[in-house]
Amino acid sequence: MTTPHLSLNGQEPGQSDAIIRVRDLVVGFGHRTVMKGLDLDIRRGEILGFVGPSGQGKSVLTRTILGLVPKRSGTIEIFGEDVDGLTVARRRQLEQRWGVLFQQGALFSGLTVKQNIQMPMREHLKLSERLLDEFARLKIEMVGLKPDAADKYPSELSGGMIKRAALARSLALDPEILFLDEPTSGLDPIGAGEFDDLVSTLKKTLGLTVFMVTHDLDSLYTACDRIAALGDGRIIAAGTIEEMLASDHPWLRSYFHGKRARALTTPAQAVPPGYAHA
Ligand SMILES: Nc1ncnc2c1ncn2[C@@H]1O[C@H](COP(=O)(O)OP(=O)(O)OP(=O)(O)O)[C@@H](O)[C@H]1O
Repeated sequence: MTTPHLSLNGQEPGQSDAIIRVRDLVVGFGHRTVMKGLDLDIRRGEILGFVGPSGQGKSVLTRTILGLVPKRSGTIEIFGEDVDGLTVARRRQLEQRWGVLFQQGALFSGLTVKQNIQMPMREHLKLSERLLDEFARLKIEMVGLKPDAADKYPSELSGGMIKRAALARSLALDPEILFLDEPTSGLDPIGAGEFDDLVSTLKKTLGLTVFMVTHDLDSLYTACDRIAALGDGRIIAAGTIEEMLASDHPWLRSYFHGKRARALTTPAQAVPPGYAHA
């Protein structure tokens, strides 16, 4: 029997291919400290699922990495560069290397799908209208939308189509990292499963690194290579689903072995504590 080792930032000795490295991060609002010295590594080419109780700061961490929320202390390195020392121009270059899918999809309601996808391209690249149309068509195809979705407005789309359109927009600049904030929330289980499959396929075909905030156990089982769990401002554990299942941390036990989790796990997926799949 092997007892899986759960590291606090998922970084094993000798593994250093972290595309994002967060160290001793402190973030707060007024008197409330949300991140209390958090360490986390996101490794190149993985889908890292980020879980934790509501209101613990999963979105805050994402927004802090993206530079949308200021940190009080600690370091954030992206592609090996400390984001604190970046010039405005360098920061802009960095921002082109990631795509973000916020929780509500956040498409501009007054723009068609095509125009939404072209927004980041118009902002960062100088392309002819013909190329803009061609690239938007490619992204629409990439996320599994029909070509006629291009000229539709968000109000004419189903929830699943909105997620796909927003995903297409987050892929507009051919990013290396994708940040997804609860991408399957609001989708029915079949739609959510299809979206997870799409993200896994895109990760493989485009070589993406994906950071996915999620409450969706199905996504953790089927799409994520590793999982990091947040609790009380720190990472309480990071590892594979098998390692999470084997943990005896109270929150992880109730999350991964609770009623909802039991309904989900098939005998092939359920792993008794203390065992890891070979
Ligand atoms: N701009 C802000 N100003 C003040 N407090 C904030 C701000 N943004 C987030 N918070 C607080 O930080 C805490 C963490 O919020 P966050 O949205 O990151 O939680 P979460 O873990 O993503 O929750 P959920 O799973 O419900 O989406 C919450 O208490 C929230 O109210």
